[in-house]
Amino acid sequence: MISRPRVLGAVIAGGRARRFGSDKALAMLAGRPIIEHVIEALRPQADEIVICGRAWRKIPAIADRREGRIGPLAGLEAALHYAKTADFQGVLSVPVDTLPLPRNLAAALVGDDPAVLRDQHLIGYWPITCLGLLERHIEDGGRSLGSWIGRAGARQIDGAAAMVNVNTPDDLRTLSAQECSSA
Ligand SMILES: Nc1nc2c(ncn2[C@@H]2O[C@H](COP(=O)(O)OP(=O)(O)OP(=O)(O)O)[C@@H](O)[C@H]2O)c(=O)[nH]1
Repeated sequence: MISRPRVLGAVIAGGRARRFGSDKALAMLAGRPIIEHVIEALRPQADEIVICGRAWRKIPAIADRREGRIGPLAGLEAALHYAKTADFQGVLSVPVDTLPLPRNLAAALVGDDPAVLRDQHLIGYWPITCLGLLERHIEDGGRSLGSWIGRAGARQIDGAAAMVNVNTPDDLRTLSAQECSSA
């Protein structure tokens, strides 16, 4: 029998949203905050879900473990740390601001080795064995996702073509138009 790893779903949701200009997790898409869409899409893929960098309703909130502006890697580090202490085999990470999530996400990403979506490097699977390397990477000054996936040797797979990063209000309009045309 093939056993599936126990997967922690982590919504990476800290940061300052300077380009958006307000709390983008709460930006409305089809009548609901985008964080709700992300959680709903992640739920079937994960044994438990946490939010890294903010609180949202009753979902466990995980704080970044470092002072200063580390960026998304600090959220991933916190998720991996939680996953290790709570006996998960790995973390499926997704940003709070990128939709729509592919339906077959877990099947595509979850495995024995790190893997990310090409062009959406915060959407990835990280076995907990990556934690030590990520801590060293951050301590060495690594901040970009590109340098991290290179160091971790993450496999890159296709699947992000239709996704929109909501960095600005215009991006949200693009995503809303896409949602309407696919409804
Ligand atoms: N936990 C955590 N998440 C972060 C941090 N910085 C950014 N994020 C998340 O990482 C993803 C990508 O963030 P960015 O778009 O690069 O940064 P942002 O702060 O959201 O937006 P800008 O201020 O406009 O750059 C988003 O889902 C953010 O919520 C951080 O320091 N900690």
